[in-house]
Amino acid sequence: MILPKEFINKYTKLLGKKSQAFFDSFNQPSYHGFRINPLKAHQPVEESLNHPIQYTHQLGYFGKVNGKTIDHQSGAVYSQEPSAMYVGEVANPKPGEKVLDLCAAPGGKTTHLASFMKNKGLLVTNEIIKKRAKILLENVERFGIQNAMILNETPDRLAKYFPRYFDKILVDAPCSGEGMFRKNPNATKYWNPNYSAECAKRQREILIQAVKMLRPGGELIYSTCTFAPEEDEQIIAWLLDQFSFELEPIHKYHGMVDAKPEWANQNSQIKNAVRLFPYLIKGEGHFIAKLKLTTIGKSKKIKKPQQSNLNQDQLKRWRQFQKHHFNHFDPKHLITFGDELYAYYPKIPNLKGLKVVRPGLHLGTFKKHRFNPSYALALAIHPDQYNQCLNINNDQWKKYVHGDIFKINEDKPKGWYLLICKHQPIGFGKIVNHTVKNFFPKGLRFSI
Ligand SMILES: C[S@@+](CC[C@H](N)C(=O)[O-])C[C@H]1O[C@@H](n2cnc3c(N)ncnc32)[C@H](O)[C@@H]1O
Repeated sequence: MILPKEFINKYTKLLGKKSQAFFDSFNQPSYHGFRINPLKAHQPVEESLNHPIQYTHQLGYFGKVNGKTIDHQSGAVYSQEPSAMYVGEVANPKPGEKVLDLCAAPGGKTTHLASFMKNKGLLVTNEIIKKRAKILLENVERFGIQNAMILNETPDRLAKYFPRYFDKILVDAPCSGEGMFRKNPNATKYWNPNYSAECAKRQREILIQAVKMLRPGGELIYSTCTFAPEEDEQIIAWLLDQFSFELEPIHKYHGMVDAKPEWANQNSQIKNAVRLFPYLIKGEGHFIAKLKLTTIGKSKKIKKPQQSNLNQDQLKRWRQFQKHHFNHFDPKHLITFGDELYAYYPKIPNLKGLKVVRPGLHLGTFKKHRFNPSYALALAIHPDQYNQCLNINNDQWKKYVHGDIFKINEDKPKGWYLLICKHQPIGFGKIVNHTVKNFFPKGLRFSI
């Protein structure tokens, strides 16, 4: 790979003797990884779990995932670059917490955070770019996350709705992406000596808003996939100067190194942050810091929380469907957006005016005299939570993801079935006269 001349000069100065190993690493192949999904009832069956990534506690593995497998379509696995997996580990949110992933698409960190939260508490996952927010939605639904609200907002507008609200906030910042050069050598063309300063300005603007949304005692996790000190150590130095933060120590596994105070203002606390360099670890590179807000006080109470807005008829129809089809699945707080029904976390501010992609788990759609369960719901529940399951084979699965109907030989009563392939729920189908009608979302269909 041809690296820009100024890039070479910059990192030769910064890394000294180690710079050659750093530059050489750009000519090595990039590493691939994937995480398994603990929210699902079953482990993946098509992937090799022989090469675990040490610091991921049995969630992360080296290997490349094929996007057209049952494991992938059902959300049993999520493809993620290995060093990016340390961000979720450092954040380590607990079930029941209120967590914000502020720069979230396509959803690598969001899905990882959700793995820790076990569908308890609230995960607000936000993406500023509409097209990317749609991809985030697809990944959240595929992963089967029940407690995620997806927003398509700017950080400053969000801060007006959620002051001092979150226990944890992840800012996985838009950055100069030097850690992506190996995967996408074209990215080197966009690099210029001023790029990092421009990115740093935007990062500070995002962080000013993020801090407003953190409750006293809450934690801010800041990460980038770039090596530039302007976007890494210097941002942390600035945060420590501007706000009441303490930088928490991060455990350094083999190959991970302390961040470098000498690349910022010599504040020795900066060492607590971590750098993952591609010449020292099996991954593309990351910078991660964890800061605790030391101000005293309480999180701000929501004065007018969002209320349920279901009418009697809708509530009755949902209850009928729920009673007839589910075991141990009874979401308490329900809200409609048009004809779409969602389960939502109750202690949220009134959402009026916010660009909401989904307020919570999409349960389904009210049709004239029916209720159609959603694809997202099929991927969010376990087979033992649903009364009518239909095991399908590989060929039927291929037809299903292609959008085709298929026939079955068994005599089954008419109705909505959770389709299961290789132990994984893969969607709903409606059986009518030995035919399984297809409800796989049009935009997701593919052929094999
Ligand atoms: C590094 S990427 C996030 C990757 C994601 N966390 C993941 O793990 O899949 C940064 C994201 O920030 C978004 N972004 C760009 N400008 C932004 C801004 N001013 N405020 C908030 N987010 C922004 C980008 O669209 C991009 O999706």
